[in-house]
Amino acid sequence: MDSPYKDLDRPPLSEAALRRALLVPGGLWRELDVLPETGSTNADLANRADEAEGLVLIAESQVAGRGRLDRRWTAPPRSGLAVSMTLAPNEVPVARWGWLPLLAGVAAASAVSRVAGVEVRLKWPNDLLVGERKLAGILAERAGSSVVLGIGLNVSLHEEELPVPTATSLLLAGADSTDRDPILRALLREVEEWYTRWRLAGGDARACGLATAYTDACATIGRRVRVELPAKPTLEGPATGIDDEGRLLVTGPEGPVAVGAGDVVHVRPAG
Ligand SMILES: Nc1ncnc2c1ncn2[C@@H]1O[C@H](COP(=O)(O)OP(=O)(O)OP(=O)(O)O)[C@@H](O)[C@H]1O
Ligand SMILES: O=C(O)CCCC[C@@H]1SC[C@@H]2NC(=O)N[C@@H]21
Repeated sequence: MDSPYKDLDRPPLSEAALRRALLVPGGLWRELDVLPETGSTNADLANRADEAEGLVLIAESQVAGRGRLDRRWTAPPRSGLAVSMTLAPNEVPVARWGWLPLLAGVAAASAVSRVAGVEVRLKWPNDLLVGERKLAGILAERAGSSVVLGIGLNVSLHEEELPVPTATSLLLAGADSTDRDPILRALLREVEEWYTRWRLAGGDARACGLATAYTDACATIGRRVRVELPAKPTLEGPATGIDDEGRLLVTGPEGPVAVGAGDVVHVRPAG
């Protein structure tokens, strides 16, 4: 093996076992593939957005993984989870689809806490944090009549492998286990559960309990934040909650402002 990390023999995901566990009759997920390498699982599924929902694509390695606003997402092969899925909640008003990345955050936080024993906080709109460091990121992209929901989670990265010093991994956070199969199973089950509840409620996050679950896990709400917006003055003030469309409510000098995930360049704690 040519890997510079010879002591880090990372086992592959078990595609067959994941399929057996997750592709169940009547369930949301209907196809699941694990690729040894691809550019970006979100980009791959965007090309299949007109198929029925419930596709899951996982990559052991991404060479052009992307984050919000075309930022890069990088991680050594098999060191984490890079998973995308297609969802098409057609009877939910599109304005409410802004809750989908937040739903994924709640699902991922719950899976990580249950399976790996690591407590995480959510940073609106798309990060899972351990302390102030980023454990995972979520990217929701519209494609045709679907949303491609992508999650990147750092599992067994060592300090010297972190792509940025502000990142962390389950290993570094002292996880009970860094076995990726059970984490992925729990994650996809939690997404399915929350998605089904939210959808049955017509996308009303308050009615289905999603808004409460999100608020409970969110480190942004209740803090003073500085929100950088493209081509607009930076907004600073207390973040007071999330609106019906999944936007962050920030009380600025001129009153409350709702900011959408697609609009913000950075959200930082303000002094
Ligand atoms: N595996 C990884 N783990 C953690 N962070 C990563 C990883 N790969 C890339 N990144 C970083 O994540 C960032 C993308 O996430 P995002 O768009 O949320 O930006 P951010 O810098 O976290 O936002 P903010 O400035 O609001 O905190 C990129 O800037 C990139 O440097
Ligand atoms: O933090 C972010 O800005 C979001 C990062 C999202 C990364 C995941 S990895 C699986 C999926 N495929 C991608 O190219 N991006 C997402």
